[in-house]
Amino acid sequence: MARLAPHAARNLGRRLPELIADEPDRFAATTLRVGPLLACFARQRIDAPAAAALREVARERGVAEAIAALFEGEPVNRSENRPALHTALRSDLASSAVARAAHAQAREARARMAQQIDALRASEVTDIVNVGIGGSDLGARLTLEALRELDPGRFRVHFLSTVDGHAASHLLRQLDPARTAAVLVSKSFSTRETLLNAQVLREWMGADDRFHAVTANVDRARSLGIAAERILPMWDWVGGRYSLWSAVGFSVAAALGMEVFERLLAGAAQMDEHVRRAPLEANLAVRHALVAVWNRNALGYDTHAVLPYDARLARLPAYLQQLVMESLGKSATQAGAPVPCATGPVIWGGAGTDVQHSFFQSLHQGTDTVPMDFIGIARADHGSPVQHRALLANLLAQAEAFANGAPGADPQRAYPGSRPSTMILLDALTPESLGALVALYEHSVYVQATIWGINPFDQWGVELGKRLAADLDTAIDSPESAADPITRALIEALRQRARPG
Ligand SMILES: O=P(O)(O)OC[C@H]1O[C@H](O)[C@H](O)[C@@H](O)[C@@H]1O
Repeated sequence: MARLAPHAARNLGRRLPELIADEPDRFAATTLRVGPLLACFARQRIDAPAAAALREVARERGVAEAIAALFEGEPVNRSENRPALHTALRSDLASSAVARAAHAQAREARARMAQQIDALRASEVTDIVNVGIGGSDLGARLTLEALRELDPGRFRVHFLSTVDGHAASHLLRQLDPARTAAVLVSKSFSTRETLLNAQVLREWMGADDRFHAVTANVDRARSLGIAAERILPMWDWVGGRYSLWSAVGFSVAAALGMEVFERLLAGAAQMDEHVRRAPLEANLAVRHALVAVWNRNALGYDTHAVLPYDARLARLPAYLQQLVMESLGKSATQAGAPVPCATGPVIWGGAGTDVQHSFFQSLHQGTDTVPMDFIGIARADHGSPVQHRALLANLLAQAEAFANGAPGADPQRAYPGSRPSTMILLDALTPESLGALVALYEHSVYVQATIWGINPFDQWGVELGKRLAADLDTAIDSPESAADPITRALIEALRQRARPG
């Protein structure tokens, strides 16, 4: 990354509007379109020589070869010695036997999922509860919220993720046990939150025959009494946070129909095809990733805001928090050495225009620069053109204000500008464009990980907390068994305060 330093100094030494003015065809040179999605990087603080240097980094780090290895099912998840074949869930682009077998398994699982959904439709079930957390929750939630205009209303879908009993009791108060089905989604089938919530639902429903499961641990699901014909597979070659495209999308397919689900997959497949075939310089995922690497390593920005200007995408920042931060929150390389530079940034954000009235002040005038991804939708799905025009005007105004700033004699009223952003525009929010957008981020994460030499498909960092929670579950009733003195004292404090009156 050291070679980026002179480029960074040059770009930081200039205001963003000057940089843009210097390159008359900057919009065309920095904008790429893939199917229903257009991304414009003109407002990043990267001049043409810096962009060329970044492409050189990508070449040296073997990005093109790594993309081929991903699609062909090579064991790119080295700490677990597995491939990461989420692309095989939606695309048939690979020629290796392992990728083709994965694709065939995915198709077969979708056919079984369609049958189970048909049976549910023919039943008296009105409500479906998706029980799962992390990758077994966020993707389906995001998709159902994003595509809610397409929901014919046959089922109400609910999500139960946290182990907090308030969530379960609040939800169950609204439901009829005789008309509710549960889909237990857990790749491992050992996630405590999901198993406890499943138990709560089981006791409340009093029957097993409306329990479905999606898991890679079929034996465990069977041992908990779920019938084999209602268990859909996951595989160790799909990471939880990359699994929306599998039967983990059960509740999406149930609510919106298989046809919509297939369209979501087709949108992702279109992005796959582009990423697999486009040369580095015209590859949207590579460009998105190189901008992220530039902002993180060359310019030193340590957070990144995701700002969808569409209420239906309000959950996108939360979805990307898991995708990006679980994948890129690593400080050791795949070879076990310390990573010599900063890796994934903190991802945060929220939907416009609400965010303009909360944290945008800090983005405009705060001491930290936060690079941003704005996401706008050209065509709305409501009947109020006035509102949509106002929404788009706000989106454009904010991106312009961040880039150009405005001078002021009074420093308190001056806008520094030069705050970088990428503008991603979808033609409309459709299953295809959503699929393409999510796949773009997946591939960008993979390319970033390749450049940093880290594994984006494991998450060892979350294990320690899980182990400790299991131990402390007992210690809460017998504090003397807690090894850590502060934890012991906190348990005492909790016990004292938990006494009624
Ligand atoms: O699907 P499960 O095995 O229940 O896992 C659910 C979640 O558990 C952990 O927290 C992992 O960090 C996540 O990546 C995963 O998505």
